[in-house]
Amino acid sequence: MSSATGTVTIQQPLNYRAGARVQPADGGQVEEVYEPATGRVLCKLPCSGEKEVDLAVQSAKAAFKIWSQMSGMERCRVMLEAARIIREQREEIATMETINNGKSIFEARVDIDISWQCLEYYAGLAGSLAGEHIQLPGGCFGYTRREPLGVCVGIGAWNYPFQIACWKAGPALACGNAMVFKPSPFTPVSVVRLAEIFTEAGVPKGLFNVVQGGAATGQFLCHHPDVAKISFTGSVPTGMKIMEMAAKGIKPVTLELGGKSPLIIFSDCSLENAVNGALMANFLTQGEVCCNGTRVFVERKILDTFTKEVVKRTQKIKIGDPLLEDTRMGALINRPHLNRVQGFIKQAKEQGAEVLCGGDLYVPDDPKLKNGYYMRPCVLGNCKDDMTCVKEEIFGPVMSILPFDTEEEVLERANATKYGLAGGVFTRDIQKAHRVVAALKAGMCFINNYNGSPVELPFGGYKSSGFGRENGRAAIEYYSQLKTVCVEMGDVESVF
Ligand SMILES: NC(=O)c1ccc[n+]([C@@H]2O[C@H](COP(=O)([O-])OP(=O)(O)OC[C@H]3O[C@@H](n4cnc5c(N)ncnc54)[C@H](O)[C@@H]3O)[C@@H](O)[C@H]2O)c1
Ligand SMILES: C[N+](C)(C)CCCC=O
Repeated sequence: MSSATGTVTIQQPLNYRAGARVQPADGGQVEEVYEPATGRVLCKLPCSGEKEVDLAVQSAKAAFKIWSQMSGMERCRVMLEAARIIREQREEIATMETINNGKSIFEARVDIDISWQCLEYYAGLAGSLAGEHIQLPGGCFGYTRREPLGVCVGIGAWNYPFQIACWKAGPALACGNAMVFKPSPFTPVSVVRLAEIFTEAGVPKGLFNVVQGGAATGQFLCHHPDVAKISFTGSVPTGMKIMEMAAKGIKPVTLELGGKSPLIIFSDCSLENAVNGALMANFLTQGEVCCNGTRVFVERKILDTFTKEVVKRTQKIKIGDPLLEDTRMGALINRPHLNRVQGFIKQAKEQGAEVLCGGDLYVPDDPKLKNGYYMRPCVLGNCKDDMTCVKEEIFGPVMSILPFDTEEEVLERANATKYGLAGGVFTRDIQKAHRVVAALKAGMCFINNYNGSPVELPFGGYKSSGFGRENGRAAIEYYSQLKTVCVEMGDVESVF
């Protein structure tokens, strides 16, 4: 694949089943896949139908029989090899991700690093997954076995296509499961590469399969009777549908959903760190990040200084061709989403917010980028808690600044949302920092930084942002089940 923006077309099939790329066995609907940087069509994507979904699930079932019988150490070695291949092919995978998603190559490389680190981390855990031995009266005892679930379905969003697949496949495979993964139809390209890498690394053919498509394909997966678990990353409305479908089959679910997270900046912070933190909390991946701290609460004493500095730094963000080394903001995922983000900014103005910078469309000088989906990152001032831009997840580069006066007040306002994915605080007062994060009703909290994601730390939401956890030891709970064995060492005393 040539790697310059505007030159790539994808020819190979994007489904993956039984260890090979395949065209779907059925379907019908075809989606156009775009290169956000140029607006060009990268490929036409045939969406998989019920038959293809079944073939992928059967392929996973067959591989599960082999993989689940291997020892943790054997699985560890294969997963480490997959991590090594990803590391080796980091540049090629990051380039694909940039071309299909629109994020800067600088960021895509970080995503790929987080991806192989995730596989390494769970490879490390695979060998030590174990139950307990429990002594009982009379020499009897019991023990628990941590067993895999079976065929797990992963359904992903378009903002971190490769990374989301690794965050699900890592713990799933380490526990001995097989997986059928469906990426977003907007970003179908890179996950198939992950499937190939698993095969190259030595997993049984069919252990990790990819089916492509949108809602209909996802529904076939969720309803499939041989699917044991669904792990979903996406919006709250789709998450609700997934949970309903899972309920019908009594299938456990992990839901990684949206957010509208608070970032609280106290006047005793390091201003430079707080400004850097606010930029990291809002503008990675063109603001299309679930855990972004888009409600930036600033203690009134430093509101003007903070706002001036944030605006100055936001205006300097280099927008443009995402494959260029110095680009820090690429293109949004597609035209409808760009229009939606623009709509939020228009509504914010109508409701009284002040656009302090950006928010308008950006047309790069390079003619090949003129149909790309670019906008200038936006900072909104004069925001109020009841404005739509402060209440709803925009999923674009839009920061809302909100002044506050007291800790008690800001905590109440920060928690007054249906979401609970993340939150952050900047202060030099260590007691205040811990007090504040303890009071935040959010699953992922940051003190004096924002949006780092070491794979060792569990990640997931409270309230409508979902449940279950990815990353860290915690994820093992969500991809395994506990069997208890009760052992009698004496005779059976019957009461009958
Ligand atoms: N919490 C997290 O870890 C996390 C990470 C990334 C994105 N997100 C959230 O994802 C959203 C953006 O992603 P999106 O626009 O792709 O979300 P989405 O809900 O529209 O789609 C997510 C996935 O679900 C599939 N899908 C849609 N309808 C379905 C149905 N009825 N049955 C089965 N599958 C279906 C889509 O094809 C896609 O693969 C944002 O809300 C963002 O916050 C959350
Ligand atoms: C890697 N980040 C920046 C923490 C994003 C995690 C996935 C959320 O959309």
